Amino acid sequence: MRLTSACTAVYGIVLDAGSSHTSVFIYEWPAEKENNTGMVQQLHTCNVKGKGISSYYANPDGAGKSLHECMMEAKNKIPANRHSETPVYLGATAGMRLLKMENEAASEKVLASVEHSLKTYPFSYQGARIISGQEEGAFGWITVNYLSKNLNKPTGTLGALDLGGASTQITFVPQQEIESNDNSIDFRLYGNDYHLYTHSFLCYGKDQALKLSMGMKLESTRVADKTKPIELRDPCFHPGYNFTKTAQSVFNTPCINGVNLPTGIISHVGLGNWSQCQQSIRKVFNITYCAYSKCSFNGVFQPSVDGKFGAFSAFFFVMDFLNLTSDSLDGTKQRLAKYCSTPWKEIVEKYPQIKQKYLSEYCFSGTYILTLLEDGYSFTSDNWKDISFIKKIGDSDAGWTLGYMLNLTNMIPAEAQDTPLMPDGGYITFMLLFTLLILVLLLMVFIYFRRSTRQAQKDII
Ligand SMILES: Nc1ncnc2c1ncn2[C@@H]1O[C@H](COP(=O)(O)OP(=O)(O)O)[C@@H](O)[C@H]1O
Ligand SMILES: [Ca+2]
Repeated sequence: MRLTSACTAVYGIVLDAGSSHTSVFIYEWPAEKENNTGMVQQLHTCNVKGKGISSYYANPDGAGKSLHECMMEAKNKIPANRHSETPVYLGATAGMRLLKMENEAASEKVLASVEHSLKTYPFSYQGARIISGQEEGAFGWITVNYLSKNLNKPTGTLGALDLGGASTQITFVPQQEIESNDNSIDFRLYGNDYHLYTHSFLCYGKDQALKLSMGMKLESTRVADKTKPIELRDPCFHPGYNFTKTAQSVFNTPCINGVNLPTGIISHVGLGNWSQCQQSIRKVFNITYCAYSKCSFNGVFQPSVDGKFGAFSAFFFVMDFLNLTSDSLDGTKQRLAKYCSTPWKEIVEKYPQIKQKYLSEYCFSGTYILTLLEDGYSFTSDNWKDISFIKKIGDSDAGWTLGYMLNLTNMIPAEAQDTPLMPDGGYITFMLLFTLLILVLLLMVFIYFRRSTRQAQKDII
């Protein structure tokens, strides 16, 4: 929905530099009502062509250049007289976190390149940085609750589940105490205090999780003849799927410490067996230790999930493709099992318009989502219905970018708006009567002084 009133609009631009790709979001809101809830709208999005900025580690200049078309689109969408006041922020997520771990100098060059590029446009450049996993989780939570207009009402809030390619976040208001400081975030918004649980699992986005799980399968394969391609028989890929890949393309990530991993060529063969697939995925979650009263996995504290949740980004893309956004947990498992066992040939024929890389991975991704939510976060068949797989709320995408901008532009005040003590009408009447009283008092003082001066003059005469 465009804002059509005559009042001036204000704009803001946020670039979401994700591990797989970059999106540019343009937001718009009316100038006079900056502080009201639910007022900021997403005006436009642009998907940058090519891969995420971290993929330019060997050619940093390319990262900045890749943004050009979308930034020109932003220039055209935003009225020229507003350009110089429009803030531009770039936030990079897990792809850049991983690059920084692997090669800090390269990650700095990539950030310098996007910074240099963003400064060439007529907007007000406000910085390009890697945001923390905590920020990513917390701002995603703010976005979905701002868009659902939950923030200045006494109603419950919506938990946020974000699945990316390289990391995944869970954020919600828990019923029980948060036992670990790393997982706790406090906000005061519109006069209400929020005590949030949040965690971001680096390497547990769906692309990195696939690498983890393939790596584990290969580690258990003993290779006799090193000259032959290694066969990776994978229950998470469709029967009839058979592609050769280089070990380097699969295992070039700091998420895997490749001690026993092979080099050379891998022959990736699909088996299409859902329950074996789930068994193999379970192995990527370490549930053997927990120093708290409760953990999700890898020793991370997590209170019991509580209330309703919005699951967005790849949670939505995958479940929407699989048509599994409104089934029960049992129904979801059954349909997914059937989908995974469908021959690869049939899948390709049925969806000729979908990129084969995405298409080949939906069985793995769907099973990963289910396992993460049920075994990882402890959702059950009873509260499965509390998860809504969503892309947008109203016209705006669910994701961390809107919350990030609302925070940096101070658009959500900590205290509720200054409201008169009485309702509007009463307040005005009160002010009128008060002014009248002051006037009457002034008049009385004036009359008193005139009388007393006259009396004094008479006395002298
Ligand atoms: N249509 C789609 N179908 C399946 N997966 C998709 C689709 N569009 C985007 N994705 C996936 O969503 C994920 C988005 O992650 P991204 O935001 O780039 O990474 P991160 O948040 O970890 O930095 C990637 O795994 C990408 O492949
Ligand atoms: Ca993301």
